[in-house]
Amino acid sequence: MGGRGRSRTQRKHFKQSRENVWKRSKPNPQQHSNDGSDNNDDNSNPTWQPFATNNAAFDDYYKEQGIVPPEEWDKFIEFLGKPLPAAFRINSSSHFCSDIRFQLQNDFVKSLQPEFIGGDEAEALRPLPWYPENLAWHSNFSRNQLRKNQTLERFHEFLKQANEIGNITRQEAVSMVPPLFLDVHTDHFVLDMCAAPGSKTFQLLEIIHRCNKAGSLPSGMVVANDIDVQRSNLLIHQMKRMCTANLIVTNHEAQNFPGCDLNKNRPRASEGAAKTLGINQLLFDRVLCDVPCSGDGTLRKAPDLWRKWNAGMGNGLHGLQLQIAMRGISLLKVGGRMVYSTCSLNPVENEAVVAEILRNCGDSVELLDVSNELPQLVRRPGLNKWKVRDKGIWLGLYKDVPKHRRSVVIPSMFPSGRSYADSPDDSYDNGLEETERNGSNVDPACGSQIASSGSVPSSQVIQGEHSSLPLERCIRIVPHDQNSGAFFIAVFHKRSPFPVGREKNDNQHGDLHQRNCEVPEAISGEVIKSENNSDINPADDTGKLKKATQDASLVDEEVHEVDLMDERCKISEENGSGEQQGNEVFCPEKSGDKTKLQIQGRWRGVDPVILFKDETIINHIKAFYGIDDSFPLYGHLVTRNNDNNHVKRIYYISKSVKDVLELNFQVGQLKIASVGLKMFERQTSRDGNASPCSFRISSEGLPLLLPYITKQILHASPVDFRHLLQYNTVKFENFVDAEFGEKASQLMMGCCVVVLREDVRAFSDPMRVNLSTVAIGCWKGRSNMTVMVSTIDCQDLLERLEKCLWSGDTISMQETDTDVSPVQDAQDIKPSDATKIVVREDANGAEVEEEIDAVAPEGVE
Ligand SMILES: C[S@@+](CC[C@H](N)C(=O)[O-])C[C@H]1O[C@@H](n2cnc3c(N)ncnc32)[C@H](O)[C@@H]1O
Repeated sequence: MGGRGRSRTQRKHFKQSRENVWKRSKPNPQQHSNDGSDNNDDNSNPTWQPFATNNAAFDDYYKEQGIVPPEEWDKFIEFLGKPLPAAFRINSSSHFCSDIRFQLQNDFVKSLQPEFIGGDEAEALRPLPWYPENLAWHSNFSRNQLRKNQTLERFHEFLKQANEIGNITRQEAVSMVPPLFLDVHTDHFVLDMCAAPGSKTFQLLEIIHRCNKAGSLPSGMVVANDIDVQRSNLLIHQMKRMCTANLIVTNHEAQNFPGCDLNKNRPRASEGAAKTLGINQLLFDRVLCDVPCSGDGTLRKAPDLWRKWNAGMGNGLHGLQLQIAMRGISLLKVGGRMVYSTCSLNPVENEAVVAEILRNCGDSVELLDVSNELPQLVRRPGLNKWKVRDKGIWLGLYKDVPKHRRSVVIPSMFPSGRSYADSPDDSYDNGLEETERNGSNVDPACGSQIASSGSVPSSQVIQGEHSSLPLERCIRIVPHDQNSGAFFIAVFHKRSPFPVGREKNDNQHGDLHQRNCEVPEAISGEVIKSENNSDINPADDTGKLKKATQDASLVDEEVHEVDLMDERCKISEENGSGEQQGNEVFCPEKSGDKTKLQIQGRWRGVDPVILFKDETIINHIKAFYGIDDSFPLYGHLVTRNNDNNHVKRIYYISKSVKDVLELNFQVGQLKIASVGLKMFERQTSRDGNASPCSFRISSEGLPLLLPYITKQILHASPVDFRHLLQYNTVKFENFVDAEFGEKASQLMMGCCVVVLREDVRAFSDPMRVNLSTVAIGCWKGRSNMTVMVSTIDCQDLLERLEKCLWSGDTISMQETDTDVSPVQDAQDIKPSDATKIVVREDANGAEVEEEIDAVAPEGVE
């Protein structure tokens, strides 16, 4: 991940994701700038123009929809034209969560204030009042301002470093809201249907891991799914900072996400298997349905969208959004909660989808009133009335839709959802010209006949329908209420099983399978993918999108896997995967037989997930590190390579993930991109001074394993710990505490763990590991000890310990004149400075690539 080998496509993708940058644009007399950003220097160059921050079609559309009361319109538009303030979350699972919050509250809030020149906000930096425990923050400085002087620069550096280390996550404030309404508990199974790049997945995992004890794992888990493989890679990279064993990343079309129902898919195997499996169907306590959308709620951070915006964008996504949401409901346990959210203002993508879900599900699903939850979050109720705009025409009722547009504009887009199929006056397509019927009501953005400003003359007002459903329970967040982006959220509760066959409870709602095939120009920068991962090009391939949307199953109809079994067994035999490797028995139908199934054989290009059961290797690792028997290793280790001799990484999975994988070993439906916590990595040495153990403990896996390690572990005094971080390599004789140096020299060659013993006065006490215990992975060489932590992590740890430990009264760090030169033993395995590229969000939420130094012993990937 993240190496230099990243493809051109991916780099291009990152570049395209960069937002709030100034771009060369063609002068457009119809558009004016309302920028208000601090990039004024560039105005001197007439060829560089700021993004226009208006669009006549946008104004017409949302004025007509009554998205805000008329008296608020100007303020609404004014805020949409302003750059978005930066927001970030402190990662509650971070070692230094409290320190960071303390630093923000007691240092930066005060030191930044004098640098701040008012505006809409009184404070330079403030916690978001609705986010629990002051863990989310809002900063009113733009990136350029942050480079202005030393105080701001210090804050900027703090943000950059904390983000890289994983102590904070930059995330748009409103995007933090949906996971909070999910009411996730630590034992929940959560499905994040459209998860990439993963900011909400990160939040969900934080909640799952809340109140974790050192060395223990929660009983819940998260499945993070996204159709886009590149975006999923970003998610996987981000989640590494979380160090979680409770996550599975999958790549499915969310509308076709498999249900893994053993009874339906493996009826013959289910009886026996059901007894031994933890679960026999993949259902979730919570589902987050943060669907692809037109994204006009992000106009403040992505102003290039102003130019592209048109009403067809929302219409084109409605069908897909509905299918994804319906699939989410069907995968939800009875009693479970689902949040549907978009970063769009458009009622066709929002209330219309919610209304159709309620119509489809009847009494089995309730739209929750969450007005008592997060009371400090300012929100607006959902709309009960809206219209549909197609090709510049306002449509109040489905029966007004011209016949030739009925494959595009579907009944569920309208408030009543009615198709008027039985209505005698279903006769719109009677030869009337659109202009005759609609007068000047033509969208200039569509280039139709009349390029007027487009507002509907009062004499020709099209009457919209009114929904009687309780759509006011939906939440719409608008920018000018709390200086944020816009978002839409609806919270559902599943009261009873989804009635099978109730895709439509009457014919009046039209055929949901008759999908909208008009594809939007831009879908928040996202590419829609088909299941086999080929891009669906919105511009020229409407057929594929139509197919993708048509294939959605609204009830829990499984893809029947049984027929695939024989073929898979064949593939597996050809690949030589199987019992001789000592790994998972993969072909349940033939268990006991020597034929084994490479369970992910059908997912081309995706490595299989193999339960790692090689006792020789596991026992060796256990013995080398003295891993206590109370830590369950057997059954909790997986690899992506079925040849044990070439296994490079071994991942640890929680009991919950294990249950899901075991079910998947039976039904074989999940296309798993990533699973588990990287715990052991194979190491090799060039000079033959190999460690007796071929696997080192990875830094991600160390916190979980730490309380159970009894060998290859030393407790360093603060001064020696600091020297290790400072100099990276320290000779045994140069440790200040000679006893520590002596003990270090007696360790076995290879990976070891050094724990910071904070209290020097309790130096002889038995070590007690808790969540705040600081430990690092090191390499014990012939004559020295080398730290195996990236340079940036070392630096951050040094700075934090400097602040909260060594500068405090408890321990006063004494400088010694001991010669602790950063000399490396040439004979030893040396750390090689490899540069890796990490992707992070910038202050405006855009993804940027940055290079960091990673330190790893040679031969170790
Ligand atoms: C609004 S973004 C999700 C943002 C994400 N929840 C977060 O907080 O970081 C929508 C995502 O849906 C994905 N997507 C688009 N079509 C999809 C489909 N049919 N099935 C699953 N994911 C899809 C896109 O790749 C994109 O990553």
